[in-house]
Amino acid sequence: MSDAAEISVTGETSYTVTIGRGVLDRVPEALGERVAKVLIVHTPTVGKFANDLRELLQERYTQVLLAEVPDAESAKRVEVAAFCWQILGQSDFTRTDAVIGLGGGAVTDLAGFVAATWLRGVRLVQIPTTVLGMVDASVGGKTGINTTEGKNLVGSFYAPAAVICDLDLLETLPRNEILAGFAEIAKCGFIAEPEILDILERDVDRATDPTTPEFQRLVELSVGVKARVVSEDFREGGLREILNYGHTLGHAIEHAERYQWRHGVAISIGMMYAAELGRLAGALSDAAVDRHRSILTSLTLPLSYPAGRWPGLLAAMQRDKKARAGMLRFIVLDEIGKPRVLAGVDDSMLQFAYQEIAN
Ligand SMILES: NC(=O)c1ccc[n+]([C@@H]2O[C@H](COP(=O)([O-])OP(=O)(O)OC[C@H]3O[C@@H](n4cnc5c(N)ncnc54)[C@H](O)[C@@H]3O)[C@@H](O)[C@H]2O)c1
Ligand SMILES: O=C(O)C(=O)C[C@@H](O)[C@H](O)[C@H](O)COP(=O)(O)O
Ligand SMILES: [Zn+2]
Repeated sequence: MSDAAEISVTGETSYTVTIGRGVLDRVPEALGERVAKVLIVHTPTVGKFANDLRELLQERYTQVLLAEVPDAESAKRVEVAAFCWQILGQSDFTRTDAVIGLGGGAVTDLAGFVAATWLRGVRLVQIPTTVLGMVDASVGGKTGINTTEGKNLVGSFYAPAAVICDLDLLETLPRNEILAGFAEIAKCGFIAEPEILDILERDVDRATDPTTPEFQRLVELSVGVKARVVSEDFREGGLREILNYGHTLGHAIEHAERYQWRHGVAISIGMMYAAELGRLAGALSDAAVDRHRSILTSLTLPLSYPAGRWPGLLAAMQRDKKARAGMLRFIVLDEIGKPRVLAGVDDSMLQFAYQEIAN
């Protein structure tokens, strides 16, 4: 616990992201003095952690309730948010009470949305239990749910009071989930932090083993990227869009797969597409595109998607939040660490880039 790192996020509100082992005893401090009741939103997969946390908190608070929600993307539905609102209502949660999101990114997105909307905002503490949740979803205050039409179409910007990343919670996380989370770590490397790529290239097995110092370093570097960006542009007026690298196509794939695919897996294909688009747009070198390919392959993440799915993907991308007045906008790289917006590309170039990744 002595080697826990603390990364500050500033902006409209300030808070700390703690990254370490055995750091859950910091949760009461994160909840603060005024809180009386706490709702822990979690999935069945982390039920044991939820019970342990309830035990830890029970002595200090009037009421500590658990809301067990469906797994993965099935949690990010309005019916599930309504289930949580019902518990808060029936237990008379007031503005000085709190919500904890304990789980993967799907849970922290849902819990954040519930906290943002209950009484127009109650205290929120995020305790991510996946790699992806730690390095990305729990930080930065994007909360939300999916709709039939698209990914994250309903939500709000709502900052947590604290984020606590206890690496010990990753002990039970399946290997494929660890690797899916590495898509967002690689993303941070591609857009802003070349040291991440160097660590991955040096020894991918050590880098992806949650017990190694390399792993902790990667979590810290990735949270550092996210914290810097959202501190400058919380509401995505500009700079924050770089965090969407690979997401324009990635979200369309998640939609096409009816939200049954892991987010990181879809984003891996999306980044490969964005890299090809960056090359076609004239700036990204062949070597940088190859670096995408080799790093994502070393993480056993996919790089391609069926050729025949293009028309459906193009239609789904129209609902991307970066689109403006019917015009798609993509994040591409001019070189590693130099992202920019690419807008006004004609459909033939978009399709041509897709052919480069189609199978
Ligand atoms: N708000 C943001 O800024 C942001 C950023 C990135 C991603 N996201 C969202 O995050 C979601 C993806 O998050 P994810 O990859 O964590 O997926 P997830 O939340 O679906 O979790 C993946 C799987 O791991 C299980 N799990 C979680 N912790 C576990 C543990 N410790 N041990 C065993 N199993 C565990 C879950 O039950 C689930 O089955 C997507 O909905 C994505 O849109 C949001
Ligand atoms: O925090 C951000 O901003 C991001 O874009 C991070 C993404 O990794 C994340 O998947 C986010 O939820 C996507 O947001 P959306 O606005 O495209 O739905
Ligand atoms: Zn993402």
